[in-house]
Amino acid sequence: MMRFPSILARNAKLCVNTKQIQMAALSTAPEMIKVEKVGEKKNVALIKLNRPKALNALCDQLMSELSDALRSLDLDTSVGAIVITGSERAFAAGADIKEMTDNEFASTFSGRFLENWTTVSEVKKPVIAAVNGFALGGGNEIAMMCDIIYAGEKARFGQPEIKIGTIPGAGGTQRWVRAAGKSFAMEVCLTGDQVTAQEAKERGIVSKVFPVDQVVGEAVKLGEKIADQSPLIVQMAKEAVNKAYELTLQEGLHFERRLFHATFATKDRKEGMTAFAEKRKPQWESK
Ligand SMILES: CCCCCCC/C=C/C(=O)SCCNC(=O)CCNC(=O)[C@H](O)C(C)(C)COP(=O)(O)OP(=O)(O)OC[C@H]1O[C@@H](n2cnc3c(N)ncnc32)[C@H](O)[C@@H]1OP(=O)(O)O
Repeated sequence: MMRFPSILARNAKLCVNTKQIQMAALSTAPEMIKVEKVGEKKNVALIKLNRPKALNALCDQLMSELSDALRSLDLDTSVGAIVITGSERAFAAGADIKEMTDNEFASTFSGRFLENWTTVSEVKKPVIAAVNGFALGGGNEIAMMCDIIYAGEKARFGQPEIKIGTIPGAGGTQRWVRAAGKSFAMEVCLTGDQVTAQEAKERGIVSKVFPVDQVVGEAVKLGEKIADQSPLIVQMAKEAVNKAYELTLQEGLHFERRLFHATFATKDRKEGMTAFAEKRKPQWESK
């Protein structure tokens, strides 16, 4: 089981001397997620959301553990891609409603309510969501923060917040519009209706749909394929694609061209082209 330094640091703050800190460190493995390195070269990190009784409802502890794991894996040079999954019944059924029920405006506005939610979108390495079952509310928003979504054929996506008197708060109103257009985004956010895996694929939310028991394996295979490329250049490509969300076409084209030029300052670009000419596999240095 993997442990993460910032979890240790957070828990260590509660202790008063070194011995206690060491004991706290030993007892702070994540409880609501499971993390392992998978694939032939063990270069893909698989994070499994693991709160089955609550359909992986995203409570503060789960989100802190996820956030710590992602930050740590982003710095781990043995990892080339990250897959996030849940169970066959639920990727995640949204933010934990029971945890939020008594929240009030002032504390959510001025406090640090769910400040860890954006970490998925801050990771520099490629992140793939392997979605089975419910991906609702914040669960769907986490999936949409990932770079690629693979879905099982029984997956259900949606923003049911409207049915509990609130609205999406982690990107749902914005990312649905960008992925599926305003009209469909309005339907999803104003009705709370669930969207099937097939429709999500037709709308451009999901890139591929697989039988339920194959989604995670396919996502890991995809992660392995990406992890075989130069990590440095993969990071540049991810950044360039993401800019398409934020910039005008002209600004995006300019950004892409500049990064393309920048690849010529890297050893990996030289190695990639030389290896092609020499008919061999490139050896990436990430320089
Ligand atoms: C700065 C950043 C801010 C970020 C803000 C992010 C904002 C996000 C908001 C949200 O996500 S709001 C929540 C949106 N999700 C929902 O409304 C879905 C709620 N769940 C359901 O509708 C149903 O559970 C289901 C998914 C349709 C499944 O129904 P089913 O009948 O199959 O199972 P249940 O018996 O209902 O559930 C089993 C078990 O799980 C608990 N549970 C399910 N979802 C949640 C949840 N979102 N929060 C807390 N608990 C949940 C449910 O209560 C059951 O537990 P028990 O009651 O049996 O103990």
